[in-house]
Amino acid sequence: MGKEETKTVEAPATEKKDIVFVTGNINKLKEVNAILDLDKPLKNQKIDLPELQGPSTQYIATQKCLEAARRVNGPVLTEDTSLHFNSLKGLPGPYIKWFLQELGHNGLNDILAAYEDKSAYALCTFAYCEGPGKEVQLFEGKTNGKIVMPRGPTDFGWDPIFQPEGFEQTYAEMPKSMKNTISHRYKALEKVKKFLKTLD
Ligand SMILES: O=c1[nH]c(=O)c2ncn([C@@H]3O[C@H](COP(=O)(O)OP(=O)(O)OP(=O)(O)O)[C@@H](O)[C@H]3O)c2[nH]1
Ligand SMILES: [Mg+2]
Repeated sequence: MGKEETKTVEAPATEKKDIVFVTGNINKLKEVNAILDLDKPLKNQKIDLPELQGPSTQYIATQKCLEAARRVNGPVLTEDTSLHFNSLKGLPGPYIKWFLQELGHNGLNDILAAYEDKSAYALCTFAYCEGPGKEVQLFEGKTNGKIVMPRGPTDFGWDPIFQPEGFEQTYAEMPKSMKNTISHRYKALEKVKKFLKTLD
């Protein structure tokens, strides 16, 4: 066998790596794929990334994305969702996961019992990073609403207690197809979609 026949073919240096969506949350992944509806769905890796505390949702999202790019060693998308109560000056915000885990839907309502204003907003922050150490770009989407007693299926986070403005149903009560055209995630993904087109 001649030497030439055993030669491995190197991928061209310019070949683009697929973007990996890094999330440990299956419900996010389902919604992202339903909303993006790409010919080639995003690749996914389930890594529970550390989330730093920080002065802003942007800071937290940026740090998480940098860590994802480092671990994947390639282009990544990450997503952070926060739920902000206006009476509490925006808290729990990015810490909603832990508040929900410890207090549940009723406990989150109890926190607001002392306040007349039950308004809140859901904020979704997608972050893109091309690779380790590269700049992170953020894409935000916000949906206003109010916190109500739980109504509807309980399969996704705080969906049963968030009633978006202009609707009589909570996120959990409305069909997924409806949530996916008004949600914080939908609005952020509209921006991500435009950005992904610029990479083609
Ligand atoms: O009712 C909901 N409707 C939504 O649309 C939604 N999106 C996220 N969440 C929950 O809010 C916290 C965010 O924390 P989070 O952004 O760190 O997510 P996560 O840790 O689950 O996944 P990830 O960080 O690996 O992507 C977690 O408790 C999520 O379950 C939602 N709940
Ligand atoms: Mg998380």
